Amino acid sequence: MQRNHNRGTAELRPFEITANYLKNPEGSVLMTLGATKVICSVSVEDSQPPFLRGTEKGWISAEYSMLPRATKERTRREATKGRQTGRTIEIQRLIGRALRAVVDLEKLGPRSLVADCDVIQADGGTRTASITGAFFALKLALARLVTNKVLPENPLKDDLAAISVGILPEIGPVLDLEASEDQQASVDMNIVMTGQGEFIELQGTGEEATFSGSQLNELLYLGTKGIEQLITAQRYQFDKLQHPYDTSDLSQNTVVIATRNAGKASEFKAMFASDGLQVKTLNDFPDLPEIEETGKTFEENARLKADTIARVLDLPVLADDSGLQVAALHGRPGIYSARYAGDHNDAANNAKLLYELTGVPKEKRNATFHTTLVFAKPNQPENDLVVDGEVNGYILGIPRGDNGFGYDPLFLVPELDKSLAELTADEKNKISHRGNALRNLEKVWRDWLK
Ligand SMILES: O=c1[nH]c(=O)c2ncn([C@@H]3O[C@H](COP(=O)(O)OP(=O)(O)OP(=O)(O)O)[C@@H](O)[C@H]3O)c2[nH]1
Ligand SMILES: [Mg+2]
Repeated sequence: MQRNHNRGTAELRPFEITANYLKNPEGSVLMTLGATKVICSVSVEDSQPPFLRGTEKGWISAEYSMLPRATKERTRREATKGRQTGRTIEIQRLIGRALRAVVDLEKLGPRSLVADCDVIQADGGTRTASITGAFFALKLALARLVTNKVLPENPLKDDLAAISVGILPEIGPVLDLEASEDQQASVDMNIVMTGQGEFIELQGTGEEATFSGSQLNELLYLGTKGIEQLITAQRYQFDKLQHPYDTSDLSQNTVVIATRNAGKASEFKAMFASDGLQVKTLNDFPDLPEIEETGKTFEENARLKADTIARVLDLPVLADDSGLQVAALHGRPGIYSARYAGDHNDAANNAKLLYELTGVPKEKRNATFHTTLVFAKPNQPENDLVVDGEVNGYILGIPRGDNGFGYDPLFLVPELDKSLAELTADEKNKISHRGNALRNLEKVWRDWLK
C-alpha cells in the first residue's frame, strides 16, 4: 500500500485557511485539507444559556452538519429526517469543548458565541478540519470584538488545532487520514491540541484491531507535528491579516529567499546578480515571525521555510537549509549547525567545534558542507523543487581568513589549500555547497516555474 500522491507518513495534505470567507458572521473561514472542505463561521449573540443567567460568564457552542452531496453518494439532510444523528451530536459537542478550552469565558462576558461548521465536501478528517477552521473563525470574531471595543481585553488564551492520525496496513502510523485511508485504517485517532502543545482531547480507537503503547506514542508524535504546522499557518495567516505584506513593488525579476542569515543572503545576491535577478530576504519583511526549524532533515527544514513563506507572501520562495557534517562527530552538527552552541552565534559554534575535535588528528578531521535548496510555489508543497549541493574538506585546528560566515574560517578546501574564509565571495561560490546546489537548481528551476 502506498499513500496517494506519494504522501509521506508524516505529511499533511495541502491545506488552506481562507479568512473572512463570508460577509455576515463576525468570524468566518473556508478550511480545506486535501479534498475536505468546511465552512466555519462564528456568530456573537447577546444572550447566555439558561444555566449561566445571572452570572457574568459567556459560553461557546458549536453546530456541525454535512451537505447532502459532501459525500460520494447523496446523504439525506438531517433536517428532512427530522433529527440529528448521534455522530453529529458527538462531533458538535467535541468542537464546542475544544473551543471553550482556549477561551477565558469570564472575560468573554455575558454573551454566547456559536460556531457553525458546515462540511461542503468530505474526504476524511471533517471533524478535525472543523475544529481547526472554527478556531480560526473564533480568533477572527474575538479580534473584531476587541477592535470594536465590545470587549476591553481579548479572552483568547491559546491557539488550537486538530488533526487525525491512524495506522495503515503495510505502512504503519501516519498523519492525516483521507477517506480512502480511513476505511482501511486498523486504528484511527483524532487529536485536539493547543498552541502550547497541551492536549484537549484524544479519541483513539482500534477497529477489529489493537494498538500498543509505542504505536500510541508514534501517533501522538505525528499528530503533534501536524498540529504544529496548522497552528504555525494560522498564526502567519492571522498576522498577515493584521499587517498585510506588501509585495506589490516586487518586480518579475525578484527572487524571494526565506532566510534571515546575512551571509547566505549576500551569497545568493551575488549568484543571482549574474542572471539579472534581484534578491529579497526575510529581512525585507521584518514583520514575518520566526519559523521554527522542527524538521529532522535538511530537506524537511528547507521545505518548512519555503512552504510557509510562499504561503504567506503568495509568491514562489526559495529556502536554504545547510550545515556542516563532521565525520569524527558522526555527522554532527548537521541540521543543528546554526544552533550548535545554543543560540545562533558563529564564534561560540566554532569554539565548540574545535573543542569537540580536540586531539583528533588531521586526517580524521574530514567534513562536508551540505545545502538543500527548496523552491516552493504557494500552497503546492507536492510540487516543491528540491536540490542538494556539497563540498568536502577538513576542519582546521586554528581559524584562517576573514571572509564568509559561520564555520568558513575552520573549513579547509584541500584542492586550494585555503579555508573558505580565505576565498573571495566569487571563489567560494565556485566550489561551495551553496554554489553547487544553485548550479543544480539552475538546470531545472526555469522549467519548474513556468
Ligand atoms: O561557514 C559556513 N559557511 C557556509 O557556507 C555555511 N552554510 C551554512 N553554514 C552553517 O550552517 C548553519 C545553517 O543553518 P540554517 O540552514 O538553519 O541557516 P540559518 O539559521 O543561519 O538561516 P535561515 O536560512 O534558516 O534563516 C549556518 O547558520 C552556519 O552555521 C555555514 N557555515
Ligand atoms: Mg535556520
